[in-house]
Amino acid sequence: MQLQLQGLSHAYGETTVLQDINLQVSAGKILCIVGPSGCGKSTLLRLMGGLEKPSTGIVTLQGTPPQGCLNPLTYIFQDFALLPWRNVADNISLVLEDHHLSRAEHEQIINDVLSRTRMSDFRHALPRQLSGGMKQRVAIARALAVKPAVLLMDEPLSALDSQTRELLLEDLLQLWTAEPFTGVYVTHNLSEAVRLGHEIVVLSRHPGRIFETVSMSTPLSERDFNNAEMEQTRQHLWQMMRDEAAQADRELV
Ligand SMILES: Nc1ncnc2c1ncn2[C@@H]1O[C@H](COP(=O)(O)OP(=O)(O)OP(=O)(O)O)[C@@H](O)[C@H]1O
Repeated sequence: MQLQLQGLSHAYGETTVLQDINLQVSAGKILCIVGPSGCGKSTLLRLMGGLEKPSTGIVTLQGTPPQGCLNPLTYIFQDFALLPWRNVADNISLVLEDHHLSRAEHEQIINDVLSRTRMSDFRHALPRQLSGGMKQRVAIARALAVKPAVLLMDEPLSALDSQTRELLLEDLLQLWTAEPFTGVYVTHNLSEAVRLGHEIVVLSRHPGRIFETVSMSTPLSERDFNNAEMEQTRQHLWQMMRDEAAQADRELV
């Protein structure tokens, strides 16, 4: 399915946070959103997911949901959002409970997503027994369990150390390559954006507007450290963002 945003603006009280956002998230592609702190990236993702209603403009989801889709729009958050008293399998189970699945269907989905995220050996572990990277794998497994039409990811790796982040990035690339999904990925990290994005939207700030949308042609499976397009795009993105990032850095919270 694809997500279309037309003439989207959003204000909190008197403050306009996003203005005149028009964009399309194409089916089976990942769109990354980058921009300086406070430019409205998370707000834009919440508007896409229907967690907030835009002040003006519309968000539409077009096309046919994937077979077995239980929830068209699903989030992965930075803080994992796992229930500490439920084990890994039961945390995933949570999103299946209202869907009247048979016991066998339920088990099949849990086994499938645990295997795809390499968490099968930890199905009975509690979140406190898991590393940050493993917790985020559970959150990814839980998101995949509902076969979403669009996966909305809000800085999902930013709470992790750099090695774990790299491993999880590889996992996301592998998951997409095995079964392409439509995704929106918000990040501060330009290296992550050029690894994962088919398109990268750069937002400016006060209010957040689309500064530029950059398309990348290298297939995700070929995005390795020596890729020239990745490095050129990362530098181009940084040139666009550096003045606004510097200004954001000088402002009082
Ligand atoms: N519920 C809210 N009520 C009022 N203001 C808000 C609310 N949520 C966000 N804002 C403000 O809207 C602006 C955009 O916030 P948002 O979190 O979307 O930006 P961001 O680009 O995701 O920031 P960061 O990169 O720091 O995570 C900020 O100035 C923020 O303080």
